[in-house]
Amino acid sequence: MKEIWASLASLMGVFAFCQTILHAVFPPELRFASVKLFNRIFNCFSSYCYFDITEMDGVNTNELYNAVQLYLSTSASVTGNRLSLSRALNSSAFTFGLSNNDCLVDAFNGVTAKWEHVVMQRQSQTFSWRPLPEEKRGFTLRIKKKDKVLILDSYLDFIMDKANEIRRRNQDRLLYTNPRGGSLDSRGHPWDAVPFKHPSTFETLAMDPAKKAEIMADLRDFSDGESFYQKTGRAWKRGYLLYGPPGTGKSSMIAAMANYLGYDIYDLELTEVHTNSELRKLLMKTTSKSIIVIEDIDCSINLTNRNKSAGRTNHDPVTPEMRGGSGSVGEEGGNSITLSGLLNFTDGLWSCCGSERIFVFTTNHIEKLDPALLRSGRMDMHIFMSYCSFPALKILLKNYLGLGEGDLEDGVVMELEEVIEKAEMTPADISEVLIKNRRDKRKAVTELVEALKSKAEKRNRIARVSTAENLMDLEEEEQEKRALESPKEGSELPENCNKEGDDEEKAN
Ligand SMILES: Nc1ncnc2c1ncn2[C@@H]1O[C@H](COP(=O)(O)OP(=O)(O)OP(=O)(O)O)[C@@H](O)[C@H]1O
Ligand SMILES: [Mg+2]
Repeated sequence: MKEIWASLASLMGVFAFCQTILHAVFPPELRFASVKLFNRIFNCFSSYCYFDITEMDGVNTNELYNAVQLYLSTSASVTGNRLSLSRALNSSAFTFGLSNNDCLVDAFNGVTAKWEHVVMQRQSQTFSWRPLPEEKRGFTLRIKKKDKVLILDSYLDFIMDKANEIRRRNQDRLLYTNPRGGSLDSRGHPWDAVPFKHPSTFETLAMDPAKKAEIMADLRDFSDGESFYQKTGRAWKRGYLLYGPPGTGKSSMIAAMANYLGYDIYDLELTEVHTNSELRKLLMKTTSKSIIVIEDIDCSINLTNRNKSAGRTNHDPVTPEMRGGSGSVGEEGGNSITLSGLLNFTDGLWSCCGSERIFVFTTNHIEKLDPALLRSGRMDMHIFMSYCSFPALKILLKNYLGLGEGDLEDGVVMELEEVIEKAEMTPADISEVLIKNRRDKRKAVTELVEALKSKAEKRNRIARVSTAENLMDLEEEEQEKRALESPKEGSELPENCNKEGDDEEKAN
């Protein structure tokens, strides 16, 4: 018996030697084929098993491949002697990974895992609706057969979690856009990403502190609420509608939300998307812990079935007819996104493919939106971004000039407090005045008071004119009324005239 084992062991040694030779001498294509063959022969003898994790899974990107790449980039036990170094555009962090066809050994709970990065040239361009990458890439994981259960149960999950954590820690937030509408690039991505470096935070955002605190608490509850959403059977998503005049901080608020929660942003250009199914595909390709934004929603989609919905309340159901094609942009622009498609995007079954997602819509004209879009569950919180209030002004003065309340004379504070509401100036306009004069704080405040006063005066004049116009309108209306009533008087006139005439005749 011992002899049999000895000869088997020596046989395996020979094959292992052959494998090493192959590894060193032959090109990856041939090596891959021969490894396959050897694997088949040795499968019953070998104590190892292998897992191939390819970059592309059919036409889709394999998330596990990306996760493994990122995870291995920070692994301490690097055995490969050649590493690839990369830095994403505008990113502040360097990442290194395995070079083509290099190996790395990792340890997990006392188990050794060997990773190999396999890169091959694509043989010939097979027919495809979209261009495919020139290289086929993948990782091969080698583990002992006895460790299979542990690896499959926990190691891969561990890698996914670790990769997400690394990405969040190392990389800045990502801002995704869909420049090709809903079409995919060569790696199956409809979204292009750039590092997101917007400096807006809730500290810098000028708005009523109580309202700000409420929004922050709502966001925190949402991101910590996995078990709550699970328990209540609700999809783990939340919708915010930001509305208000231009320059009141809607986009700044979205950036502050992303920075606060550490989420990525998907800035969906709806006018570039042509069909509901494209919209659905885009949604499916978003990751969790993200904010999906549609800016100026009233301009992005022509909600033509609003007319039909006129007179409905927020609680009235949307009929199938109203949800149908009549809400499409197609009638005008050859686009067939429908209101129904958009509602499904935010609320349908597809909206739950993934988790921890926030939808944010912005508009300058809330009254133009279909009530179906506004209902709770779709847009859970409606946030009005108003003209600059006094508490918001205090934040701007602190941020731009470093002035606290005690740094200003009482008279100036009173003046500002009195005029700010009447002026109806946006935080964007006020920021402009402060930036322009930021080297001279006194001048900045004086100019701000002047700007606010002149704006308030202008508004006052307009109000007076419109009151005068209204008065004139009222007078005109009165006159018209009298004119309408005058035929009755006129109908009496001929009688009177006749009477007078009669009298005259009588007198004669
Ligand atoms: N509430 C605010 N707090 C701090 N800064 C603000 C605020 N609102 C506007 N700003 C300043 O004004 C600029 C424009 O603001 P932002 O783009 O957020 O406005 P918006 O409401 O999105 O406007 P639009 O409706 O035109 O998209 C920002 O760069 C920011 O510096
Ligand atoms: Mg904006």
